[in-house]
Formats: sequence, C-alpha cells, structure tokens
Amino acid sequence: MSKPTTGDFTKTPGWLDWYAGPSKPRFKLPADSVDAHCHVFGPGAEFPYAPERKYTPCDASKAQLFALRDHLGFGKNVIVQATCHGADNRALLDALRAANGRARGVATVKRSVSDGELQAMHDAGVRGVRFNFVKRLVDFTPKDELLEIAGRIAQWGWHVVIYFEAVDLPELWSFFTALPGTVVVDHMGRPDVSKPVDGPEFGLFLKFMREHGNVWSKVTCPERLSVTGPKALSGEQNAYSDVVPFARRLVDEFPDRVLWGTDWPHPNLKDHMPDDGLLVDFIPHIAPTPEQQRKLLVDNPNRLYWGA
Ligand SMILES: O=C(O)c1cc(C(=O)O)oc(=O)c1
Repeated sequence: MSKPTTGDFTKTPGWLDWYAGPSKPRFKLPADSVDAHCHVFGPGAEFPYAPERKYTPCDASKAQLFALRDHLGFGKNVIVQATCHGADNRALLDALRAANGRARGVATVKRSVSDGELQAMHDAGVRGVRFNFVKRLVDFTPKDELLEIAGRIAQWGWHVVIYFEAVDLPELWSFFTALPGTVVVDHMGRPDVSKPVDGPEFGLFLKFMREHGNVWSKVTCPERLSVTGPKALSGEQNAYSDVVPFARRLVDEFPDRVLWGTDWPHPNLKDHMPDDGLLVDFIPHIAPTPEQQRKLLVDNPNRLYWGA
C-alpha cells in the first residue's frame, strides 16, 4: 500500500496516520465479507475538509481504501461519512461511484437537502444517514431536524446510524426509541470496558437491543475502546482482550443484528495506530463459530446494504 499524505491542509497536532503496510490476517475471511465501517478522508486537495470540522486528518483516499480491502480479503465496503467532511458528501459519493457496486455508503445530511440530492445519493449507493451525538466531533443538531430527516429517508428504504457515548444513552433513550425503521449503533455505543459487562451501563445497551428489534450494533473499534490492550501491533494475536466480552455478548445474543468493520483510517486515535491485519484477527475472538462469522461478515451486511 502507498503511504499517507498530508495534502494542502495542516493535520491536527498529534494526529496518528493510518498504518502503512498492514500484515496479512491469519483469519481467513469468508467469501463476500463486508468491511461495514470505514471512511475516506479527502484527499483534501480534491475534496476539501469542512470548515466546521473538529479535526483535520491525513488523507485517506478511495484507492488506498480499496487496496486495503483487497489486501485484507474483504469483498466490499460500507463507507461512512466522516465528520471532518461535515454534510459535504462529495468524497463519499466519489468513492461509491468508483467502487463498481462494491461499496455502499452512509451520508450526513441537513434538513435543506433536496429530494433530488437524496435520489442521486441513493443511485450512488447511499443506504443510510448518520446522526452523531459525540460532542467532541460535531455541533448539536436539533432533534426535530433529525426526526424530519429520518422520516424523509424512509422513502428510499434507508436506515439511521447513531454514534454516541454510553453515558449519554439514558438522556437519548426516548429519541432513539422513537426513530422509525432500522437503527444501527456505531461501536457498541462506546461502552466503558473497565466497567463490568454485566453492569448497569452495558446492561442498558443490552436492554436497548433486546426491547427494540430494529436496533443493530457494529461490534467495532476495540482499538478505541480498549483500556488495557494489548495493542494490535507486532503480531499480537490476542489484541484488546478487555473489549472481547462486550462484543462477544452482542454477537451471542443478537447474531442477526451485528456488523463488523475496520474503522480504517481510525480517526482521532491518541495512543497508537493498529495494524489492520491484526484487527481482522480479532474477529474470531468475538465470533468464534463459522455460523456467527458468516452472519456478522456476510449475511447481515449484505442484507442491510445490498438487499441480499
Ligand atoms: O471516535 C471517533 O473519533 C470517530 C470519528 C468519526 C468521524 O469523525 O466520523 O467516525 C468514527 O467512526 C469514530
């Protein structure tokens, strides 16, 4: 793979670039596996970062993403609009159009988006919108605007992706449970994995999924959630073992409503950048059986994003 570039923008101080030269995973992904959470950044010279962004990344182009897909052994990608592009979805749409049907997208839109723009996004492969409640990433959007968007996108059969911190779930509960259609949670609702998996915080998330059959979860981002590691570097085959019980609980209890993705190029990591090959080797720890692996990597994402 090529190396990350800086483009015309100055990166946020301390920015960690994606890992160049990831290892080949030992875990062999089933045929037609989907990396169901990843991003493209710019390149900034072609697709400028949004003025309202909270960070400036290194570039992470569609060609680099597709090279990683092929290297790791995925068949397809779901590309999620990154907050550094705000509601300007041009980089996302460009990547989707270049993917020859091998990528779907999740966009970020404002109330001012027209039906014609939504249709063009659908034609390019967008199948959802992302609502972000992580305060370090976005400014607040009024809930009535989000509900209006959620109502409009239903015409195209799209779903809503939500990103929030576990501590904020109680306050967001009534809004989330009022959302129509399928709702996909990013990164397991960001549990504090130093708390018990059977404790009240993760218990509330489990209740959310148990009581609402329309709610799915990405069992992603161990590199973000882990407190004690070990890190996915230097050939480590048991990376992020403190995150395993949380992800495994979701895969065990909701095998038909979980998705997995790399989260490449891993925005805003502070401590280290994982080797994406070793991240793939995390999968059999959270989905030990071939049936769980097939649902997580093949059946669920293909059903949700390709209608298969
Ligand atoms: O935790 C994060 O910093 C993060 C940021 C973004 C984004 O900026 O879109 O997306 C993610 O999935 C995770």
